Amino acid sequence: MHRIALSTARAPVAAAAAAAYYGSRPREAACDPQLVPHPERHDRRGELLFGVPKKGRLHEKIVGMLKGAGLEYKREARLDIAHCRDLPVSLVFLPAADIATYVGEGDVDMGITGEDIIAESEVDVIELMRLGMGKCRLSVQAPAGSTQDPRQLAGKRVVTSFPVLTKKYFAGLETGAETKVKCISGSVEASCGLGLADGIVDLVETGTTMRAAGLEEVSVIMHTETVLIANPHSHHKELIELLRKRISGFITASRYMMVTYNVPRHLLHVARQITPGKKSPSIQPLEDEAWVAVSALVEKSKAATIMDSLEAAGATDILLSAIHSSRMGD
Ligand SMILES: Nc1ncnc2c1ncn2[C@@H]1O[C@H](COP(=O)(O)OP(=O)(O)OP(=O)(O)O)[C@@H](O)[C@H]1O
Ligand SMILES: O=P(O)(O)OC[C@H]1O[C@H](OP(=O)(O)OP(=O)(O)O)[C@H](O)[C@@H]1O
Ligand SMILES: [Mg+2]
Repeated sequence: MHRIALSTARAPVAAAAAAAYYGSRPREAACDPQLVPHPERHDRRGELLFGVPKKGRLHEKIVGMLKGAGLEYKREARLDIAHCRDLPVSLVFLPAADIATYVGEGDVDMGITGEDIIAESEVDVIELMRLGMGKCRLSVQAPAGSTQDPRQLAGKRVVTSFPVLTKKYFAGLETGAETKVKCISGSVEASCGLGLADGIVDLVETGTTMRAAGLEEVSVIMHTETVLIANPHSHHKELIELLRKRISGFITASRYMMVTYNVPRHLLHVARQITPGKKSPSIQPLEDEAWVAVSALVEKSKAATIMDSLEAAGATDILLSAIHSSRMGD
């Protein structure tokens, strides 16, 4: 049983959120400095609501990302709302499949979910940023060897968790009978083997689940990735932009590392080509005028190769450090 209530009016939502958070605990709990960082703001109404997948493969990654972006919060066991310490933001933990609807039609100001879910929910949300995770495709699948063309499934039984997209897709292929689209909530791949479907529409990343169920990909309906979205009617435009920048800063930081090294001045032109940096490398003179110290951002995935190249080019004291966050511009 989850104690969160979201209604269509903004103030009652915040009130419900606060009620859910503080529950029936004594009033003193609301003054716990751990939970209420702004003693002057006992009244937490009007906070930005941020929808976060409550479980599934996105949950852990997103929670890590939000912490990396400096959103500090304490979530009570079994409670689906958590207030942030240093910002007027409340995280609401919701099923990934419902977040687009809450952001598009409810009072949730921002959220994180898949583009597949946004398309399926048919809602109007602002896509602020791709998050580089949850990359997969929504595909038509059928028992291996049975179907070469998706038109062969038109008019037949198709099982999916994406009924809106599936109906739309097959409507464009039908020449006679309407495709019988049935919606189930998970393990969709089992439905052909269990006699419920002639074909399915589900997500494919590596293809392992599909092949294990004896299926093959017939066609791709869409490619999808996890995105940061906002409610177009939110009153929290500035806070939304602040959160977008923080998350973007964390994502950029997690893609880059900082390499520092010393190099003889006469070899600097070679080293600069190896580490051009994002804008340009920082170069500082050393006591020994024949040498300079250089620091530059490098992509994490190329860092080891870059260090090899620097050493081969005559650099010494090469150090690689992690970056925890950044504000680098988009
Ligand atoms: N195998 C996958 N690879 C990459 N992204 C995926 C994969 N499966 C799902 N996603 C993305 O994550 C979103 C949420 O799916 P996920 O499976 O994490 O949630 P769930 O189905 O609610 O949880 P669970 O499957 O644990 O019950 C999907 O809409 C899609 O955008
Ligand atoms: O191509 P793959 O790498 O095998 O990934 C695809 C599978 O991942 C998702 O399932 P999930 O694990 O979320 O289970 P569910 O079907 O119960 O949601 C998706 O629904 C596919 O079944
Ligand atoms: Mg799933």
